[in-house]
Amino acid sequence: MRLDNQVWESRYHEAVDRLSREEAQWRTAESLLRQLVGCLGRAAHGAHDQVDPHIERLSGALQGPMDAMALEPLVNGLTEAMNNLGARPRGTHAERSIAITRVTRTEHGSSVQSALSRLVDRIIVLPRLADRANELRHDVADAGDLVALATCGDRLADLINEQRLGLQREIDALQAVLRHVTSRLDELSQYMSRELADQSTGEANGQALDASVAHEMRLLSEAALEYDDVHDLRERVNLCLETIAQCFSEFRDREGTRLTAYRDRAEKMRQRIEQLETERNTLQRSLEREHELAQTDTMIGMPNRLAYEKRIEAAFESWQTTTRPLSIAAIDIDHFKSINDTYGHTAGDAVLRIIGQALVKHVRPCDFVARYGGEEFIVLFDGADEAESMQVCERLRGKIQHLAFHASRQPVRVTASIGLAQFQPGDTPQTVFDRADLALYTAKNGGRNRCVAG
Ligand SMILES: Nc1nc2c(ncn2[C@@H]2O[C@H](COP(=O)(O)OP(=O)(O)OP(=O)(O)O)[C@@H](O)[C@H]2O)c(=O)[nH]1
Repeated sequence: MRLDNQVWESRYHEAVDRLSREEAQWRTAESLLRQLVGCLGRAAHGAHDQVDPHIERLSGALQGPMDAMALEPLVNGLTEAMNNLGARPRGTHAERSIAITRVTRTEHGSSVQSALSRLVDRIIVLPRLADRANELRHDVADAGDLVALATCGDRLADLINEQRLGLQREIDALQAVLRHVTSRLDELSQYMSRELADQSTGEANGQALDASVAHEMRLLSEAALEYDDVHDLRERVNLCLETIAQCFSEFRDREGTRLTAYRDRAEKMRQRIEQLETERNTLQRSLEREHELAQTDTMIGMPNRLAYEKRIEAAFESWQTTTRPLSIAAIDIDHFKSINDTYGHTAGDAVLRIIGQALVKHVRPCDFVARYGGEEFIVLFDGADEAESMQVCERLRGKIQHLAFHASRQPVRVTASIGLAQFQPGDTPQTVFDRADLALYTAKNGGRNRCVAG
């Protein structure tokens, strides 16, 4: 029971820690977003007199520690001013502003777009926000001008804000559960103390009975010596026996009352424990489900980057204590943007799903595949050295190349580039990941649809 409770409590602490870590990641994302909005502001500054004051106010506010709620009216003001520009009747002023917006977009817009797109790809949202994040990713890719990008930035800020609130709510809920469990444990410990006290009462009752019986026995043996007359002696003996019987009867009554109260308490406690057990199982199941969802990419239905980070942590720990080789492959679909642009995002999503499934199908059961983000996947080869992993990578590359995609009945060729790196003494998951990423970059620069070891 005690061990169970410890496990239970430590699970909650772990969950609270995890949520705090995720909240910290979100703070980093928020700060990136602030930088991005600053960039966007600088890019758009000078486009229009009516927009400039809003940009200046927002840029000023972004320098300080102002919270997202307080930034909202400033962002809304800017969005409204930008929208008003677009809604103006055609005329020289409107033409100028549209022209400037376009020029600005050409100079800075695409870098803002790709930065925003990378940011959306990097974030791991709560499962219930996944659809919104996905929709936003598509809208960022489709954004035609700075106004549309600014709106996307605004939506991303909302999403981040909601994510942080969501995480805070989860932390609060878990802490409430922890408080609840702790109070139940207190109840149990109070019950144990009462039982111990009750046991002492039982012992005291027994000792009192012993003392009374011993006393009567002593009187009896004295009477046996004192009384010559058998009649008197018999009377004395009878008296002693009655007293002893009386002592036993009182003892039985006291013990009976004590036992009834004890059974009552024990039954109540049994019910409480049963209830606690049911609550524990329900909460544990929902926690496990939440955990599983948090580590699943809902669009593809496979492990996400968070799952990869957990997995690599465990694999790295065991790699440090064994001589088993461990490698990481970073897989990136080639020219995926043009697949989206040509066939649409829904087709792009389908390609991602099919490639994800193909990867899972063609690695060994002991390997681990996750969607790292965007159009990038990652594979952990546990127990395979570079040469063996390279063979699997080549096989995966070939499988992707030969997957039969069609659009408007025309075959669409999809390829992927792969960067591979094996753990070497002194490595950390990050250094190996960086080497795999660099090798992927080399594969892209070398013409794509190839595997490179780093
Ligand atoms: N359909 C769809 N597109 C996505 C998703 N995640 C990221 N993308 C898109 O993937 C594209 C990645 O484009 P880039 O980073 O320019 O890379 P690329 O076009 O694959 O080119 P190379 O990697 O250099 O071969 C962007 O247009 C993203 O919007 C997604 O979940 N679904």
